[in-house]
Amino acid sequence: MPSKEFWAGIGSVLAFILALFSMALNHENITLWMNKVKAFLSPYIQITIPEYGAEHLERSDFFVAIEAYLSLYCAADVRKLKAELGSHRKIPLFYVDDGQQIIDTFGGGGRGGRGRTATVWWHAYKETPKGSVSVVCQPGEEERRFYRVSFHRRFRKTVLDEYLPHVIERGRDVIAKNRQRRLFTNNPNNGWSHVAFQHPATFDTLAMDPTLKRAILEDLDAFRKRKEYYARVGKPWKRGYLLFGPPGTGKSTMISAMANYMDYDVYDLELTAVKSNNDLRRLFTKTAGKSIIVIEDIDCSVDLTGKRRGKKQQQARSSDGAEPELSPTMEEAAGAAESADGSQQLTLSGVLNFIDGLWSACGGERIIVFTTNHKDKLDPALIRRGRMDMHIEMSYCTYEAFKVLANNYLEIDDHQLFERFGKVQQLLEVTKMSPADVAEHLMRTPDDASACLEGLMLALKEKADAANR
Ligand SMILES: Nc1ncnc2c1ncn2[C@@H]1O[C@H](COP(=O)(O)OP(=O)(O)OP(=O)(O)O)[C@@H](O)[C@H]1O
Ligand SMILES: [Mg+2]
Repeated sequence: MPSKEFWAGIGSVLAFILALFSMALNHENITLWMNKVKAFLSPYIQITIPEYGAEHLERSDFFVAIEAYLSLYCAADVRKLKAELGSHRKIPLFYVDDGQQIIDTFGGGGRGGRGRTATVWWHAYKETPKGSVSVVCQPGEEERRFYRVSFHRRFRKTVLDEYLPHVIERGRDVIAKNRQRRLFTNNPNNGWSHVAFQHPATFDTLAMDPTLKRAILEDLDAFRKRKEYYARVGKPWKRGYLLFGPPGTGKSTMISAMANYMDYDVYDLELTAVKSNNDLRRLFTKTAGKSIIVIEDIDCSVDLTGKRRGKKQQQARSSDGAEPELSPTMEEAAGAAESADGSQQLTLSGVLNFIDGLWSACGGERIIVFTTNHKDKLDPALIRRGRMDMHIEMSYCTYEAFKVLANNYLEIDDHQLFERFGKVQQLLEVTKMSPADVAEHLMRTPDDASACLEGLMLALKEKADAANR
């Protein structure tokens, strides 16, 4: 006679078989199990990156960075590409099309250059969600696009800790390079308005002392490369430049050349339109990285005691001698002392905090530029090293600067110039003429270089005579 235990054992085996049987009837479970077994046996790891996040509202930064990275570094061997002509662009942008596989390498002899070479396979694909009926079309609801990256599990750490961050960083660089750069100005509602930034100035066309120009370019290059350095020493990734010199010597032109050289946006901050330290802080937190924040004529915006006065009011005062009528905000600002918490009016300390980047927790890579015609009028605290790291003097036109201008405007090289207009050098040395004035003479008759240069010589002689009188 079989024992009780025997019947209990038979029961559990049957239950197990039944469970297996009912599972076998359920197709989805089989697929699930098969995938689990496959994943267990396969040495490869896959990571999928969807185009839209869970809320389907915005394209994921990660996806966009991968798209840009693959388009630049890996598209050469891909046969199917997509092309897009962005606004303000003359050349289309190319992306890897869906359904394509791309092979990339990292480390060793590949990108990244360290350790063993890891090979990764990228696959771009799209899916249409089953049975999704949507009345309102949200972006990404119709078709879902993905990137899937596969790699051997022995490269798990390399790919997660090094390769993917590298893809994101490079991808962001590509995006920054391809984007239409913008010029922002602060509006009365304490926000930023922007237009496309299309200033053509470059360092090549900037007329200034060649040694100083080289030093600035080296400084900008070093700044760009020092992300890790700034993080290590615990400083915000920013650099301040003070541009000083007489009117028309190229300070504003230099800012545009810097923006073009660095591929940065420009935020032109009009301090007289900022009511308080809080507003300044808010404006600053709304700026993005990879940008130049500019305060032109800083001596006319904030005085030593932290009061404010508009340049226009100052100009009005100097031209007619009368005290200009201040607007209520300006009266308030000019009359009030700095409040205890420093938050009521715009004060010097508010501006100092702004430069020091106390609020720059929102990311780095910012350049701050002040311009002034009167460096000596500025509070030393405002321009001390560490705040304004490099003080750049833009001077009256020297012969070296003149050669650049002559090349820009008249396409004449040094030799021809010296042969025929050697006296220009002597005259420039004894007169103070700004590059803007020189440029104005060189633009008068663009088809007749000699007439332009003779006109300039005449103007220089007159200036020299007037100075001797
Ligand atoms: N160093 C320079 N190199 C090339 N062009 C220059 C230079 N300086 C002036 N210019 C020319 O003169 C014009 C005026 O120059 P810019 O506005 O840069 O002078 P600025 O120093 O900013 O003057 P301000 O102090 O009045 O603001 C520019 O549009 C540019 O064409
Ligand atoms: Mg200027």
